[in-house]
Amino acid sequence: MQLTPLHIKGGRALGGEITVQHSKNAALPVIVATLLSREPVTLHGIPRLSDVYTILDLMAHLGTQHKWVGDNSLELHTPEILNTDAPYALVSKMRASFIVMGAILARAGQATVSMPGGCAWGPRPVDQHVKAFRALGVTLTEDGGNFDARREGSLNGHFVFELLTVGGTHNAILAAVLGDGVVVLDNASIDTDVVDMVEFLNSLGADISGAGTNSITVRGVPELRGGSYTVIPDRIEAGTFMMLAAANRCRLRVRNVRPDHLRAVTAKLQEMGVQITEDGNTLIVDATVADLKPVNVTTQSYPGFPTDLQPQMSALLATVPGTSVVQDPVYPDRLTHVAELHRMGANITVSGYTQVIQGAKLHAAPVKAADLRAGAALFIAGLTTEGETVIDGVQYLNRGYERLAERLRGIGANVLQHDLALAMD
Ligand SMILES: CC(=O)N[C@H]1[C@@H](OP(=O)(O)OP(=O)(O)OC[C@H]2O[C@@H](n3ccc(=O)[nH]c3=O)[C@H](O)[C@@H]2O)O[C@H](CO)[C@@H](O)[C@@H]1O
Ligand SMILES: C=C(OP(=O)(O)O)C(=O)O
Repeated sequence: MQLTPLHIKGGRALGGEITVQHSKNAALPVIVATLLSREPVTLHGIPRLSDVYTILDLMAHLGTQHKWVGDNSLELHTPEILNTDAPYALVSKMRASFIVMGAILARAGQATVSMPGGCAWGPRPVDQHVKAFRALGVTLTEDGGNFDARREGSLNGHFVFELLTVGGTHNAILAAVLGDGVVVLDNASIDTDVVDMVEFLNSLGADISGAGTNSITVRGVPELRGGSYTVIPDRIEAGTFMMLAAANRCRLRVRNVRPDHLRAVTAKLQEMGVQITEDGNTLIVDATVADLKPVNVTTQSYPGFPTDLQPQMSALLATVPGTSVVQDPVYPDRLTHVAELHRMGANITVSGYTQVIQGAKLHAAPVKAADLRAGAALFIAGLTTEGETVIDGVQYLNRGYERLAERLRGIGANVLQHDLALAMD
């Protein structure tokens, strides 16, 4: 579908309040995890995003029936697995879909899943997923761009991840939930999205302990029941809006947040001079009280500063006088925002995964998002400038931000876009 670019007339005073959607990166694995139950499941807090529509297409192929009940609630039911393959046409659209391997394997004993391939900014290997499966007793072969996974009986054993991987931890847990084995995963991810999927699975009768620590134990159970669950708020979207407020030197109430999920982000913005106050599940972000200072930022796994906010932070720092250094060792190639920010007058020098950013006054320009968070960096930058910034590549923004133009208009922005949720309804 050809989408109209996002048109932003920046430089207007922004303020008021904005409500954060529920988490894309938590919702996707929770949706996939419903494959483990034969019973109907109702999920609340599912954002209307193209990634959600993509995973639902893949799940329809596997045998899941779904129905939206209200704006952000979804009923899912997989009485039988009808196909055990996840074809390239569906998996290649979205890397997160690779975790269907664990779920199909658990439910059907065999899964053929296309290799996810690279993404917009560089390689994203799945070697840890593969090593975990093999260590836990799965026979896994590669053929013609597909992984074929088979298990005889239940998964059993102990695997130590060589690095922290969110998706690898999801995949291994999903594969181990059904059966009568015991699986211990060490050096597991402690990411909020792993904890959310585990809480959901346990609410259906799974026996998983240790989520949120580096050692997770999954004891197989014969089956899961149905149920309902609400996905956590989106900490990446919340962080995006916090940086937007800082870049605009305005005061914004950011609603529907888990402040405890945002400690590293809050601390870095406070170090810059942004005042942040907690009011229950609202953060009041005030960038009007002091001149902002440059800072140095390095991405890490949760609870460190997230790579998914690195481009947005870079856009913010591009507006702050002085020298900031941003490093993204998690994804060293995640730099597609840089050339586009240069078009808007940003002064960023790149060496390896290090950006040296000299703050400057940005100006409007036609730009193109090449991936989701690069797109977010561009709308943050565009909102700070006088004149009209036209952002192409809106399909990437629709992967991660629900009804973006409408919500930005709600805080005073002059933004035009054909929002996805409206287009799909
Ligand atoms: C849909 C979703 O939730 N995506 C998030 C998830 O992606 P995803 O789960 O794909 O990211 P991982 O946590 O697996 O990746 C973390 C690091 O481990 C490396 N790695 C990962 C797996 C593997 O088998 N081998 C390997 O070397 C990656 O290259 C990266 O450097 O976590 C990333 C890191 O927080 C976020 O940027 C993504 O937004
Ligand atoms: C990179 C992201 O998602 P994915 O892992 O699906 O590419 C993201 O949410 O920023």
